[in-house]
Amino acid sequence: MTQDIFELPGPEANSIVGSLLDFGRDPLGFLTKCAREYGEIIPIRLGLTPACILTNPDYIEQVLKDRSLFVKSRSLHALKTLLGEGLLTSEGDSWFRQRRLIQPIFHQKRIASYGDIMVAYTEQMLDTWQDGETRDVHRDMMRLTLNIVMKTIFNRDLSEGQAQDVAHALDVTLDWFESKRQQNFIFVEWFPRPENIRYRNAIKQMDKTIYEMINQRRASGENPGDLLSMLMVAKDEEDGSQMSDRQLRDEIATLMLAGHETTSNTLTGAWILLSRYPQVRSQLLAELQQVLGGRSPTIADIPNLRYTDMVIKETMRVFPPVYNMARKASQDCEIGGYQVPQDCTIIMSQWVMHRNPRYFEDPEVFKPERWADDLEKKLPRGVYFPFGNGPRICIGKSFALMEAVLLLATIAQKFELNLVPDHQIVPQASITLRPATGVKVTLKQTTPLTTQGVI
Ligand code: HEM
Repeated sequence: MTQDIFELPGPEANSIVGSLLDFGRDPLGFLTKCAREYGEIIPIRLGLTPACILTNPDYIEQVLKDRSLFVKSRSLHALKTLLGEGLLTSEGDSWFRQRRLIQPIFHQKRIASYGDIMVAYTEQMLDTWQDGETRDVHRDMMRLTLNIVMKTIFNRDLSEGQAQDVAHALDVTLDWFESKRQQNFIFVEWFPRPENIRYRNAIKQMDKTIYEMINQRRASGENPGDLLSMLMVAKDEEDGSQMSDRQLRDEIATLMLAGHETTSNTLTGAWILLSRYPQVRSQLLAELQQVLGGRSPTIADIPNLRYTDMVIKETMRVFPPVYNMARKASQDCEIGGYQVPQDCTIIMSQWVMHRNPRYFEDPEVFKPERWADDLEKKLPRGVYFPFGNGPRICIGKSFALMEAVLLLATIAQKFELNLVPDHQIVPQASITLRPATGVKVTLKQTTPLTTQGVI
């Protein structure tokens, strides 16, 4: 007979709200403590919802692979008010059809042409940076990745009115989600509170702008090679159907949201860690000097920027932009031989797994070289999964990795970023893991390089 997970040891919980408040107050601390003190499946209760935390990679892999038995959970459903039936939030046949339509667009070869846009926008940003000044690099990275996403999706610059409308709506919605998360999603969005009204108005404005852009594109018949055009012409290989305007809107909103904050948090994390580990920074610079010698990187350089890639991998281990994922059991089932009831929320945390000393020696230490010799392939699946795994793995993984490597290489060649000593960096585990009050750095222009070497 299999054992019920609720007979296993877990944290003490309030009789009414369970662990909801502890989890909501400090998600990272709560998850870490549970993983340290209990077993491989930890039963908890979140309000009335039964839940469990998985810390065994095989169990995580089992859940991520089976999209029919384990569906997206309640917290993600809150995102539906913004993203509708886009890839991140949809399920079942409608998700499958959309994934089949969109997958080819994110193929490495198709997104390669965006490499030049990424580098050009980064260089534009660097033209405004001054030696010796202090900046909030988190703000800069958010703006830069948003700019890149706007250009690659709509072929629009953030300085243009329409792009600004959409960017503003995204800002409002991210704030709204953070306030809902702090209230444990107890208040529904139609309740006439000021932040709810602001949120609904922001979505209305965003929808109006996205539909306008779709209509303009249809009327002009242009195809500038951006994601909007690719989504508009994508045809289902089985039935030849195309996306409706509503589907286009949902996918565009999804790509904008999923496609910029995560990458910007990765880069901000890298700047924090490079400033704390100067010897890693020196090694990174040595590689950039050897491979690029002062010129701008292109996608052809990426295979040679191996240490840069390891810096990004290690940053996503230490600061996983998505620190936690959840699924819901669609029926009674078994995980690792334990009984899990229908509707149980299943929590799998990158933050916890990426810092597990069983798989990573000195897990708190930033050590990019640990990724040499194909560590990623040698690790059991379910240990390192910054992009998720299984059929619902991040569709933008190649896009994000290409962007992170190119942006890091472009910026690190020109500036050294040093953390301002008295500025506290407070991690905020919101939808993504990000710094709550920005990251202040002082800029130091690096010695210019030439293709022949150091001047
Ligand atoms: C460092 C950057 C990124 C990280 C860490 C990241 C992480 C993730 C993770 C963990 C998931 C799986 C969520 C789940 O299964 O519940 C996911 C899904 C997704 N991501 Fe990303 N992502 C990144 C960048 C991007 C970019 C650049 C795009 C698009 C341009 C994107 C678009 C998506 C979409 C559409 C999904 C839903 C896929 C599906 O369910 O079929 N992401 N991402």
